[in-house]
Amino acid sequence: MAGKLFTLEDVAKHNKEGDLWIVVDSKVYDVSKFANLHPGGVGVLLAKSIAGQDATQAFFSLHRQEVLLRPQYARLQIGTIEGQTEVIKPLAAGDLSLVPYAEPSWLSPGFFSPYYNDSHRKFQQAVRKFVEEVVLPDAVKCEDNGKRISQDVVEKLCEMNIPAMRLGPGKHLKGRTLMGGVIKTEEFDHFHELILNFELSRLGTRGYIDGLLAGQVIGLPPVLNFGSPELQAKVVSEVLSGKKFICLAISEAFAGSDVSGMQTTAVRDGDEWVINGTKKWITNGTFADYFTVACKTGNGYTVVLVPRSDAVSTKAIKTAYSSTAGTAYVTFDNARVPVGNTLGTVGKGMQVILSNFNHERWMIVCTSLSAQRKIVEESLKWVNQRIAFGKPLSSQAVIRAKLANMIARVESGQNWLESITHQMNNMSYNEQSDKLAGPIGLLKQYITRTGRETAEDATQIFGGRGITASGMGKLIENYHRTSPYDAILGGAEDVLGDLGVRQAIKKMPQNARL
Ligand code: HEM
Repeated sequence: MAGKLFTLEDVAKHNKEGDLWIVVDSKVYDVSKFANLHPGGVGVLLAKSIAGQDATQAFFSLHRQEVLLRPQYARLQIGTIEGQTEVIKPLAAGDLSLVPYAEPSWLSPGFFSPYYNDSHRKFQQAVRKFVEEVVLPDAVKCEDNGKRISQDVVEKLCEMNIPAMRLGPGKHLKGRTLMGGVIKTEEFDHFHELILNFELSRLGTRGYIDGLLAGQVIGLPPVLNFGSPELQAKVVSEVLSGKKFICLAISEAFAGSDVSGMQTTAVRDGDEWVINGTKKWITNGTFADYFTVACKTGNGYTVVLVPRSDAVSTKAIKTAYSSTAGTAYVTFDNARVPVGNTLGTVGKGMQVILSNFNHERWMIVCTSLSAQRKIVEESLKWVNQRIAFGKPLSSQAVIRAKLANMIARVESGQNWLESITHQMNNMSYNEQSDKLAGPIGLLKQYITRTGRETAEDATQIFGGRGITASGMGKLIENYHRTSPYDAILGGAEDVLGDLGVRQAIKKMPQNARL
């Protein structure tokens, strides 16, 4: 039926209730029966400028492209207009956007970068296609219904070894096939990891991004870097194959960014630790099987891996983002764990916690910046298509000034992030802990602050649509509501800025004078 050809004159004859056709981008839709079900009402479809007319302009100023791709609406198409071809085509899964600044410059035609090579390009293409085909439908569903990531998606992620790659380069990748073999294990570096984080967080579903096993990205490295070989052999393979879930349990109602204020204790009893206390804001905690727990032990701190048991209970915390993230309040009530589950040296847990923070903060910078870039793309598209006061929004200088700031923020953040990622590629884990804690803290402060400025600007540009969870501005609404998460999780913005400056002061040469 979609192949039937009509003229605009044919369509014009169907312009009344019960016999109503419209044209959108060369396609003819019979909306006679649908009109009464139309979410925007029947009246708008019967307007003289719409009924039996080419309604392309009106349609795209009120609906996202994806509306016409939904099967229930796609089947309203009865043919096409003779001599016309479709102009507004959705991108195929995996395609790059050609909207300026929608992609980082290394993915923009004609631009160059010192950091990325063919391996990164092949990897980026494979990941984008996988994310759009496999992850996106689950993300949209779970963001809405609040349920945890579907197990079949977890299994597909594990088949591609995505959870393993999100831990960065290292021994845990040995013998694994990455993205179906598109790159070799030994090629994998922090830029591949950056790409993975970027691609996963372009979906506009912030709660789901954390639900997408963020707990593992921050909870498993202490096991990998500080756990005994026996513990690693069991836990790492269970988690990276998607059979078990893990989370990081550090923050408490008593201690957020001020980690040293924590009150959870681990007391030695023979060959066991006995753990008591509570943890708050624990991402993926509602469905985790393992908890990487920071405890007070005497005068110091010790990190212990605690499996779920009757002595461990988790309760969902209601937050501003979707409960698909599995944010939990966790209680340990005399939880007994073998001392073999100690991660690192007893009493030296603060080193484990602090060195782990660098990678967590860098990961948040990647995901936050990618989401910020998506908002720039959405805004550029909107100002181009939205007609207000008789002109496209882009013709207003005040709107262009907002966009100038939005573009400058995302581009400066990207360049700083790539420079730091290059350092990570060339430094050992210990060198990174020593040299990059300050710069990563400052970078995270910058990205999350600029992210919230961009959220604010985009909301003004989208107006009422920017505060509505469905329709044209749905990504803006999600980002505006959830961008404060990036500014808090992994260390609050002000604390991280301060950390960066304190690290700089500590490294001042003794002879430095004006
Ligand atoms: C095949 C044709 C059409 C389909 C399948 C369709 C479908 C929809 C859907 C699903 C919505 C809910 C919002 C969303 O998901 O974006 C909506 C809202 C709306 N539609 Fe349509 N529509 C069609 C044509 C039109 C046309 C030609 C107009 C022209 C005036 C129109 C005016 C509206 C309005 C005013 C809203 C409410 C928008 C809002 O709340 O911001 N629709 N339509």
